[in-house]
Amino acid sequence: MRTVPIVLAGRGPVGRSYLELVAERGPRWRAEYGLDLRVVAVRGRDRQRTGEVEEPLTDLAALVERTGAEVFAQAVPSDGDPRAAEEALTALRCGAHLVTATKSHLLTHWEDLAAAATRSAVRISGATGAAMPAGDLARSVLRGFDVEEVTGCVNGTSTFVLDRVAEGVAVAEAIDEAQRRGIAEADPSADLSGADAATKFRLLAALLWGWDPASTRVVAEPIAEPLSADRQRHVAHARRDEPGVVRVRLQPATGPLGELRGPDKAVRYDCGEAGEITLSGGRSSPRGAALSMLKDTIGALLESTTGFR
Ligand SMILES: NC(=O)C1=CN([C@@H]2O[C@H](COP(=O)(O)OP(=O)(O)OC[C@H]3O[C@@H](n4cnc5c(N)ncnc54)[C@H](OP(=O)(O)O)[C@@H]3O)[C@@H](O)[C@H]2O)C=CC1
Ligand SMILES: N[C@@H](CC=O)C(=O)O
Repeated sequence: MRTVPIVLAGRGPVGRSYLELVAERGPRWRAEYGLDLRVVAVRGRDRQRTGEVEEPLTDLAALVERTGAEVFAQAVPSDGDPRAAEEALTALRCGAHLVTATKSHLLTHWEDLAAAATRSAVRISGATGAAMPAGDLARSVLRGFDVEEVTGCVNGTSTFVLDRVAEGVAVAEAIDEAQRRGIAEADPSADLSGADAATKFRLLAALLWGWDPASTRVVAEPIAEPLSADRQRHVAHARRDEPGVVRVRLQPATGPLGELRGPDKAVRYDCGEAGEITLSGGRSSPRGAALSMLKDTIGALLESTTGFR
């Protein structure tokens, strides 16, 4: 049995779900994977808990060294606070795997994180679509298929809101409902502007084609009133032959994307000669994101790869 010390940053809904899942499913993972996952420290904004001790935050590098942490699991706000990038880089430089649901530092520090991950893996599935493993497909499964285009609905809120609007519900009421169900963010502006979908596609394009998310341009049509009474989808696109551009636009809800129900999501990879490969499901929720982080934790420990891919 391999005991795996983990330092967790963030004790919001996703971080708390990560802790609950380790407690609930730990025995199964010990039996199935020979991994005994132990969260040895949980860090918040100013304070941390190590075992029974609640104390002010200490230096992360020293904490990783003292606890022997093999994984740094990160579920802190995607608000651009530089600490998310600093801590992720510190953990990687200490040789810990980075598993993150936080998106903002992936957009700004992709190249730095890749350079720091010389001994360990960076796993970002939770940031690319909560419980939908679109990042795993992009990272490794489709390698060699030479994906030409990727298209999808990767924001559960927008699909949910657009369907409710087509049923005659006002946009504000549909957003409230999405928030009550834990799909929409507390500030839903990125869900509706297309920024969240574009973020996920910038990350998928980085995994697929090596684009730097920091220099990927976004062209997004927002969900804003007046909206068509017909059912629509907020669809993101990126193409290999249009490097560095991600587009998000409103389209009629037809085909497999039309059948989708928020908070489920779907991504279609056009793999040329290998055909179209579509992944759907994997709903947006804190527990979905935490499950994804745990899948990534187990994957990083069992696969011996380094870096993003
Ligand atoms: N909710 C979802 O369905 C999904 C969320 N995500 C992403 O997961 C991340 C976590 O989301 P969520 O759980 O909702 O939590 P929040 O984004 O609301 O984060 C709250 C927690 O983060 C802590 N915190 C704040 N700043 C820092 C910091 N700089 N370093 C360490 N901890 C900090 C807070 O500490 P304290 O307790 O001390 O205040 C609090 O525990 C976000 O980046 C989100 O975008 C990704 C996919 C899906
Ligand atoms: N608000 C997001 C949650 C996950 O990223 C969504 O609606 O998909």
